[in-house]
Amino acid sequence: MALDKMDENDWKYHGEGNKSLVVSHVQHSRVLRLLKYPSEDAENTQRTTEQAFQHILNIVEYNRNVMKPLLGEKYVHSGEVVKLPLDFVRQLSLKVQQERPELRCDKVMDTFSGCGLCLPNLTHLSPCHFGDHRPPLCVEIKVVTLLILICGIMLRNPRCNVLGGLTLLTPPKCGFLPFSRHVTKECKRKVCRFCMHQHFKLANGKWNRLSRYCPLDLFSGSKQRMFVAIKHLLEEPQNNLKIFKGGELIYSCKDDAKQQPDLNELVQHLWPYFHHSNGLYNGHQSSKAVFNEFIQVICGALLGSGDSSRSGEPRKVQLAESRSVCEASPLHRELLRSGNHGLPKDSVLAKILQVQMLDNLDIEGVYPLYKRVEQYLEEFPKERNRLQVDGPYDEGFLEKVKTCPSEDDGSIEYAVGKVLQYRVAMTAKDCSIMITFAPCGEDEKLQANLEIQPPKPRFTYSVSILDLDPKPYDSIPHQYKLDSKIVNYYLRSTTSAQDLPTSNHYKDRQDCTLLFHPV
Ligand SMILES: O=P(O)(O)O[C@@H]1[C@@H](OP(=O)(O)O)[C@H](OP(=O)(O)O)[C@H](O)[C@H](OP(=O)(O)O)[C@H]1OP(=O)(O)O
Ligand SMILES: Nc1ncnc2c1ncn2[C@@H]1O[C@H](COP(=O)(O)OP(=O)(O)OP(=O)(O)O)[C@@H](O)[C@H]1O
Repeated sequence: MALDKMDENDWKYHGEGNKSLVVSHVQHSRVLRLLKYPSEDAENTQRTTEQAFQHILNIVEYNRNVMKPLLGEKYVHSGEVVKLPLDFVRQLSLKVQQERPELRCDKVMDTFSGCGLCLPNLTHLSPCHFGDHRPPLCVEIKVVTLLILICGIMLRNPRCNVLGGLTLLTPPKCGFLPFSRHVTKECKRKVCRFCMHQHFKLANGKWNRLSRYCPLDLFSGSKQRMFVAIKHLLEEPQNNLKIFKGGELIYSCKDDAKQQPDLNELVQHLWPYFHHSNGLYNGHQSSKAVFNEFIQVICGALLGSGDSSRSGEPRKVQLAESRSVCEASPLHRELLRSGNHGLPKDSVLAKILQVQMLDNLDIEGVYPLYKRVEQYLEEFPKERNRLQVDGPYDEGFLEKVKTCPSEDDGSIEYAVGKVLQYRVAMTAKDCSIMITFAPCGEDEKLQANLEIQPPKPRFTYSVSILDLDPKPYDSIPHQYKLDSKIVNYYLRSTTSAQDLPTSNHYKDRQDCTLLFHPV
């Protein structure tokens, strides 16, 4: 890919979030991630090339020096900063504009700096994973985001020499209840932030329906709870679930959020991968069987060790029951209490949860420490760089995160350490998991059978974590206010905190007791 000969026709719109827009190359398995700015600021905040370059470099360094060591080499792709011709970026911006969802058009793509981030296209599988002709599936879950690529599906676009797949992208969101003594509202110890936030988002018109997904179910390690969590993501994906097939988005929240995405359409896409599960595809029972197996493959990838070639580390990471059960989860209380199995230590969910738990004071405990840092910096502004409150993201930053004293000794070092830990945890609470998978070919199945005793894998997969950008130091006051708004709104909107759990209990209880087969 020659950066001096960039042609916008070689790239197509792939997706976007709040901060960046992503385009994928039509031939090579690469994406470009470009920054976005609020359209009203576009004229004024035209950053200098140097600022934009530094911003992207910060993202790369934070991924490489902080998130990779914490989350694991195999899950994190730090990418590289690239300088792009301005003409190319302008043409590209015009080209992708019509594909952008309306709800994201409050921001414009950066066409001024000519800087971007080049990454592997994680909705593709490397050719060595391919066993047959079907393109890979990829699932992205926002963490909470999780991206699952089902391998074994090979996409051969006439213009394209890359392999596609099924990809699932999901952001998982925060997987535990706060345990800090600084928490002032009792409901925060019972109901998770995601579930409380749903009510606030509904009131603000961000979404039209409540999601029944609860991240604590996803992080429970119980296959039954995880199964139901993923089922709820499929029912109401919001911005938490995307599915790709051969690198193309096939399932996500509709641009018109009032419309629900079509599960029947999804099952038609999935059926070629799972049709053996119940003979011919002919209606409700078969589609249920297809979804069951699809979800089981996702659970397998989430609990595995990151790629299908190794089985998961048997040691478990387990939370106390009081931190792992959300009273607003629609699951029945008995299932919630008995379904806290812990996560295999090497699994992507365990890695993310451990980093999320660096936030052990909660925003209510961190905010006063942020103010201590602010006061100190007012007196000693030159200390900002030494304390690394907003970078540089080098080994020294990671050291400060890892070696922060456990007790408050009144020092500035303690305050900074806790603020940095909180920021790193915030990244892990807002990242996405991408799982890309494809069916194994016959040879691979045979080999797998010889090497590993049952269960024999039917899919080969790869798991990655994306959107691991540093969260700005100065967003802490915003987080503090938002937390209080979410909690106060939740308390007001539910007649009493006690009513919620019983009123929401999961109704289709038999759906939680589906049989699980090894995948
Ligand atoms: O604040 P939250 O919990 O609403 O999370 C924001 C996300 O909203 P969500 O709750 O997932 O709908 C939000 O996602 P959307 O833009 O709503 O898809 C962003 O991920 C935002 O991160 P950033 O400011 O772009 O770095 C996220 O902000 P951070 O709080 O992680 O900075
Ligand atoms: N390396 C990649 N390979 C394939 N797809 C990707 C890759 N990176 C990002 N994407 C896609 O682009 C979308 C937007 O990217 P990303 O989540 O990084 O944007 P963002 O603006 O930083 O998100 P947020 O809203 O959390 O701030 C993702 O949801 C994912 O579908």
